[in-house]
Amino acid sequence: MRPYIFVNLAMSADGKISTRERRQVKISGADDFKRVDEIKAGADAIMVGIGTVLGDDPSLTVKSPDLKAARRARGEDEHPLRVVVDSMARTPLDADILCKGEGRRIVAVSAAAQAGRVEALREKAEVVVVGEQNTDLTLLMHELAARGVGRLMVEGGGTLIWGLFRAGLVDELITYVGSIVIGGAGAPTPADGEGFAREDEFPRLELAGVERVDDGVLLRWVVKKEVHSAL
Ligand SMILES: NC(=O)C1=CN([C@@H]2O[C@H](COP(=O)(O)OP(=O)(O)OC[C@H]3O[C@@H](n4cnc5c(N)ncnc54)[C@H](O)[C@@H]3O)[C@@H](O)[C@H]2O)C=CC1
Ligand SMILES: Nc1nc(O)c(N)c(N[C@@H]2O[C@H](COP(=O)(O)O)[C@@H](O)[C@H]2O)n1
Repeated sequence: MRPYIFVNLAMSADGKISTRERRQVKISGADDFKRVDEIKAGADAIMVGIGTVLGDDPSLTVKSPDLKAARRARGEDEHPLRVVVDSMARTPLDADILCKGEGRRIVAVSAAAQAGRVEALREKAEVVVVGEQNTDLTLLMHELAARGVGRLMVEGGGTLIWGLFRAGLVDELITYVGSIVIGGAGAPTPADGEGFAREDEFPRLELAGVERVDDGVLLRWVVKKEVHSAL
């Protein structure tokens, strides 16, 4: 058992999600940020990697008062369960994701994380130990399902998204392509990590939606489940 996992990200017209210094960039326009808030409010949990926490310090809270009220009316916390994938327990104790807004948090660490750091994090969040050196994403998904997470939204960054694709854990990819060029061979992209080497490893996608939003394009892809052989 695992949640339905959808990735939502914004990239520049040249396929970058932040600058070469991993500095956060506003790629989405007002309408797209509104859309993101809506799908966040409809999720049971929202997840980022530790690189995003250290780089952007996101709160991952629902922003619209109406959407927060609707969640409360459904008997839910104002904000979805917030999850950080953080093998070595590096999440700062004053990170916005731990401190801003009510609701539950999970920090997913590995057995290699320092015990002192794990204990300190337990004051602020539930800590789940999955994996030896790296957080085991498949085990983590089972833990989330066991806690009632049916729909999981993943915001990034590129290393975590790559890890999820490699583990066959992405059901849907929603990409907003904005009208800027960031450039930089080393700037993060939607799926970084080591990358797939062979064509038969590539996840295959079915285009499920194309829409103009702000001055960009919103693309919705559904990940095909069948295994493909090399062309
Ligand atoms: N434009 C957009 O929509 C978004 C952009 N970003 C950007 O992405 C950048 C951060 O991305 P990254 O540095 O790649 O960090 P990341 O947020 O993808 O976190 C990666 C880290 O997760 C940890 N991890 C633990 N287990 C893992 C596993 N099994 N698989 C993969 N990762 C695992 C590792 O410590 C790894 O370094 C920032 O510059 C941020 O601004 C982040 C989110 C959305
Ligand atoms: N959808 C989207 N569009 C952009 O232009 C972005 N820069 C991002 N970044 C993601 O949003 C997070 C910020 O969340 P909070 O506002 O702090 O709740 C950031 O960390 C990225 O994950 N996303």
